[in-house]
Amino acid sequence: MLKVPEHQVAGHQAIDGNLGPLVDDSGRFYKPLQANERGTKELAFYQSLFSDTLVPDHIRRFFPVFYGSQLLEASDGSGLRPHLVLQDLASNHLNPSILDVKMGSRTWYPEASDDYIQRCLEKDRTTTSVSLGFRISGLQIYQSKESGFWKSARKDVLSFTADNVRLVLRKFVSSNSSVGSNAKLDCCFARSVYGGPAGVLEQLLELKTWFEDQTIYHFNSTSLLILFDEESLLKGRTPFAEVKLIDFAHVAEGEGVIDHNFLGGLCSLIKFISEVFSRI
Ligand SMILES: O=P(O)(O)O[C@@H]1[C@@H](OP(=O)(O)O)[C@H](OP(=O)(O)O)[C@H](O)[C@H](OP(=O)(O)O)[C@H]1OP(=O)(O)O
Ligand SMILES: Nc1ncnc2c1ncn2[C@@H]1O[C@H](COP(=O)(O)OP(=O)(O)O)[C@@H](O)[C@H]1O
Repeated sequence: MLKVPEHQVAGHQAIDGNLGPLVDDSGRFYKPLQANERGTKELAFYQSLFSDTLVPDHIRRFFPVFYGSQLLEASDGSGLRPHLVLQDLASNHLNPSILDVKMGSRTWYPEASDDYIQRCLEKDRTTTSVSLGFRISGLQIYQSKESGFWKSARKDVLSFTADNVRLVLRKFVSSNSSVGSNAKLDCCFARSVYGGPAGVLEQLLELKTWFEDQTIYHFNSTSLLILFDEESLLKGRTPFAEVKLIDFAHVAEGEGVIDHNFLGGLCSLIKFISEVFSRI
């Protein structure tokens, strides 16, 4: 049975009669093809990614597995609509903490309409996109059985400053974030979740090496989804921490030029995460 995802942290949501993604119990995530060519562009991207032999296998694992497309009843009641069938990235994790980080200091691209560019420019300027090269688009942080998840309203997330971002990156890996605003965050999961051979930093550095060279795609407005769950971490289950790329409605051809917009944001994010260690 299809249902609204429990762990969606940003984007269009399938609630209140709106069009949004659905999940099933077998670990699949169904994202409706969006209007205005966005949906067809995203479908074309997944088809190219999984057929392009120039994309190394160790890089393909940074993307949700793509199972094709399928006609399904849309969540807004508008009838049958094609959906991308993707791996549900949250399904491997119990109570996952998740960050959606929209990459790049620029989320618009030259072929977009003037109106779209203006809206993006405004959001890029008023969030940390321009100053940091990325912005947090959505998040949930698991606190405890009693307190559940810490989530921030969309408007609050969009008003995060650089200091808020620093705090969120510390909170994300702390076990005492629900204790009270004055308690010093313990960052007790930082070494295993951010550091370590299978940690987030190692994965980001591997992606960075590819981005320093790849000129196939420009990932405009794409997000990095960073997930981990405490139980997998404590029980030594893998993967306990994952870094994935999502949202490809505005990907453009690289035409032989590196994606310096994404790459700059990635370097900046790596620096911000590395700095968590210097404050432990
Ligand atoms: O219109 P909004 O304000 O909901 O903007 C959407 C963005 O929300 P945000 O304001 O950044 O939290 C939204 O961002 P998130 O996915 O929520 O990070 C998308 O960028 C969406 O564009 P598209 O569907 O990917 O083409 C954006 O939709 P469009 O403005 O491109 O229609
Ligand atoms: N494959 C996936 N598995 C699990 N969750 C996903 C997946 N793709 C997206 N999500 C969730 O949905 C949110 C929005 O996804 P996104 O592709 O950016 O949609 P939109 O195009 O509506 O912005 C993400 O922040 C994440 O929480």
